[in-house]
Amino acid sequence: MSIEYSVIVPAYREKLNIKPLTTRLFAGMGPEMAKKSELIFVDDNSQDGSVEEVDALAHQGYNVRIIVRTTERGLSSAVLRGFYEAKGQYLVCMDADLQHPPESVPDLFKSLRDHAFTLGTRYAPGVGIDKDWPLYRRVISSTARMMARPLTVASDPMSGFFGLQKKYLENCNPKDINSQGFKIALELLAKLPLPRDPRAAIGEVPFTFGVRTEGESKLSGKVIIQYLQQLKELYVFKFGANNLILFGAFWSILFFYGCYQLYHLVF
Ligand SMILES: Nc1nc2c(ncn2[C@@H]2O[C@H](COP(=O)(O)OP(=O)(O)O[C@H]3O[C@H](CO)[C@@H](O)[C@H](O)[C@@H]3O)[C@@H](O)[C@H]2O)c(=O)[nH]1
Ligand SMILES: [Mg+2]
Repeated sequence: MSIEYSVIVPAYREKLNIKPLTTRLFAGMGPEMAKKSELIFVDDNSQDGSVEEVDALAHQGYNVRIIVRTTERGLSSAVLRGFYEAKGQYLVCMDADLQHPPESVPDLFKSLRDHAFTLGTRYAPGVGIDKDWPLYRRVISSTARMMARPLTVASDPMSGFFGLQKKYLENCNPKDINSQGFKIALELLAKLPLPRDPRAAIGEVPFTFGVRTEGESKLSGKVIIQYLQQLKELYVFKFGANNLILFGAFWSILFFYGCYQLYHLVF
């Protein structure tokens, strides 16, 4: 049977999460969808036993494989590599660490039948970020999301849980896509030739962002800097270089206003 659905998982040192993710994902799909699906881990030479873990699952009959990159690193570029190698016409990307519920993947694929791009969103009534998520991550996440507001109408462009129809990726020159950093969904939302009507272009599936129980987060200062560089490039792409100065002034005023308010709150 030909593959219709591909799930891409960027993974770095995620051995302990590979088995639960694979078994929960295929169980959540059910036998009919599972027959038409593949799961691809894109690993950056973790050398932690991830390859053996995936091989064992493949021997048990799961349609899963692992691509090991030895000359490249990074979440966004790993996702793109998986997307280009995927056989399905419907692609979903999710994290390995189970912060994205594997049981919600069929809902993303369902939404992709009617939309070019679908985002798993944490900003919908009744769902959200797990209450145990640390305050500093909430602040970083909200600020990053606010700064992306002018670039897309999507409610959660910071989400790493998203999907798209492959034909839209094939209609875009790979050289035009910035593959640095973590925010590949935002990049694709801004650059892919999606339908003009936002209702046809973007679907949203609410999900609750869980807490990692195995392994460690790879978010670092470098990733935050890469995000700011990406934002700058996307602002220029969308609004032109001149308007970048206006946005710079706007965000500076907002930043100093925020600091001022915080100062008065604390002292
Ligand atoms: N191949 C590869 N995978 C990577 C790399 N860095 C991170 N990953 C993988 O990318 C996924 C997300 O990495 P985390 O380190 O768990 O990210 P996070 O801080 O929890 O950030 C998440 O939340 C954001 C929303 O606030 C998401 O935008 C982001 O994609 C990610 O899901 C995990 O599966 C991790 O193994 C890398 O350099 N190479
Ligand atoms: Mg994580």
